[in-house]
Amino acid sequence: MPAGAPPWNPQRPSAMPHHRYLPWEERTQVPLTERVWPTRRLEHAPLWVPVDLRDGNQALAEPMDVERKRRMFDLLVTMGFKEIEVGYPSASQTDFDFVRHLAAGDAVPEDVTISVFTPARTDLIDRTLDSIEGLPRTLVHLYTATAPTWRNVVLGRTRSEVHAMILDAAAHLSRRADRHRGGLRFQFSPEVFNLTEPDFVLEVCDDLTELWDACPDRPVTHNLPATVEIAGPHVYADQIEYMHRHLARRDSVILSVHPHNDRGTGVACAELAVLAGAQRVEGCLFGNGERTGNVDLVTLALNLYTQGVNPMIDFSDIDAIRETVEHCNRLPIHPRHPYAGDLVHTAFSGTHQDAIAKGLAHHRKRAAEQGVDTSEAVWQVPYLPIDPGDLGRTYEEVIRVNSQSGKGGIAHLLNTHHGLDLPQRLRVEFSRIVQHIADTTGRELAHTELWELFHATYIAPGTDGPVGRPERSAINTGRQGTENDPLSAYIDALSAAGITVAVLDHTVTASTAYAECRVDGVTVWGAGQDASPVTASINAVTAAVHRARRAGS
Ligand SMILES: CC(=O)SCCNC(=O)CCNC(=O)[C@H](O)C(C)(C)COP(=O)(O)OP(=O)(O)OC[C@H]1O[C@@H](n2cnc3c(N)ncnc32)[C@H](O)[C@@H]1OP(=O)(O)O
Ligand SMILES: CC(C)C(=O)C(=O)O
Repeated sequence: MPAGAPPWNPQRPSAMPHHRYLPWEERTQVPLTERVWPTRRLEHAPLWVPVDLRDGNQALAEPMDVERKRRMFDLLVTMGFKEIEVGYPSASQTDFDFVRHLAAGDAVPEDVTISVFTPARTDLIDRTLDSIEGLPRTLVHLYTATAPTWRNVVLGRTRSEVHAMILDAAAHLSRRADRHRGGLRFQFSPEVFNLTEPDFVLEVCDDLTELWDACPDRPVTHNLPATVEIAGPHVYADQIEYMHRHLARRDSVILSVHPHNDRGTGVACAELAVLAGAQRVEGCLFGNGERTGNVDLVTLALNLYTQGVNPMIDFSDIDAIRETVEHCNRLPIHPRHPYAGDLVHTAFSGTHQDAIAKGLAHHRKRAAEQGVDTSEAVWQVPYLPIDPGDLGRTYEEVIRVNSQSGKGGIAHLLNTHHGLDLPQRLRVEFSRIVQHIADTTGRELAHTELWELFHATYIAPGTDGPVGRPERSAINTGRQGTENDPLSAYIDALSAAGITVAVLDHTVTASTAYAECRVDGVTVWGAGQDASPVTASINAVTAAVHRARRAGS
């Protein structure tokens, strides 16, 4: 093979017709040539706007009823969201009724703005405005597709006809808004922004800024959606930076983004878009939404949190959030979902468990040295990008044991749940026993099973068996030892009974003693427990004698 040639044959015919798909450069234009977004960093949270009750809801096989919508709404308020898109009132009676329900009650706190979504059709705009009668602080969100294929194929209109259609609808909205009591603001989304000619987006958005007479005190929101992802996040960032630099009356415009996740890069798109000048991000909790979903606001906000930036949203009970969202959407959250999945704070693999166990111990030590609570100390635990405790999770599930696990993880579980602190060589030995069982059964071992296995292997027969009692009474009478060294006395007694024991290693922590003994030429570990360290040690030697005898028989 010539040097530098790929190790595969690039001419080989593909089994799949990839030539049917166009690279993004042939589908959209990005006039930006110099960019600043790669040099910027995220220093504060954008305005997060959950669209679970509209974009998320329209993706559900069974859309939310009023009860579910209300539960989702209350959750979003409790979490701290200040602007919430609550529905598409002209789409269904349920959506309409829910907005009326909000208008009639006291569910909307004074610092929360409600947003409602409408297409550019006068009858549907009217219905939308009817729904918000009496609601203070409302944002009316108008949308129309602006990308060429949508204009030509879906709307059947030219570029200038779509432009006129949007302005007509916006003017109608303005007129209706004049009759509305309470502060109304406007939002526009050029649907499929990422496939629309940039100059067309600017023309339409700038005309709307003027028509709606936006000013810094009453800004318009221009929301630029990646309705269907078609390119990498760097392309979206360029598109957003271009708009950020060229939109008219920029101080009167809130630049918003609304990424979807078709290429699995919705989060990256949103993060780079904020670097590029976006001030507001629309998305859904846990990334619900059409096809592969809207961008996930939980991941976005917690990504910021783990950079030391206040996300302005409360995730301190992530499991309660998850349960409510699962109830409302009737969809499960994946066990690998960032930050919230059942398995995301859990390590099964040995080297990771070892690192986590050492990291947690080091974290506790450093907090103690600094005189601060562990929940306040800087978090730097390997393999755990976030402290599960910050999300209301416990440390119980951080380490779980199966055939991929090692001594560090096993020792950690025995220590955390059963107060055992195994000496290093005993860890090695016991982990082989655990590994054998995990390998042959192919399943996970709970910490209770590890304890039972440890007990059955190293403790159980020793203290209760026939060897135990006579020798212990020998010590109690002090027949062959001294009162100051009862363990030696015990070993002497064993020797007198014909059992030669040499203690090679012996430690006592808490109320458990571990003894590595050579018993009649066989080297074994035993463990014993008692409130008295002496009795625990004697029990450990007794257990070792038992094990050696079993091994020898
Ligand atoms: C990217 C997004 O998420 S956009 C939001 C999508 N969400 C939804 O569609 C959920 C709610 N939708 C609905 O309930 C209905 O589609 C309604 C009430 C809006 C309209 O219902 P219908 O009148 O039955 O029309 P239908 O559902 O077939 O919609 C297609 C029509 O809307 C037109 N249309 C599509 N988008 C828009 C828009 N933004 N503004 C105006 N008209 C539009 C289409 O051109 C088409 O018109 P045509 O019938 O003259 O060809
Ligand atoms: C913001 C609107 C139009 C939307 O849901 C989308 O484009 O995905």
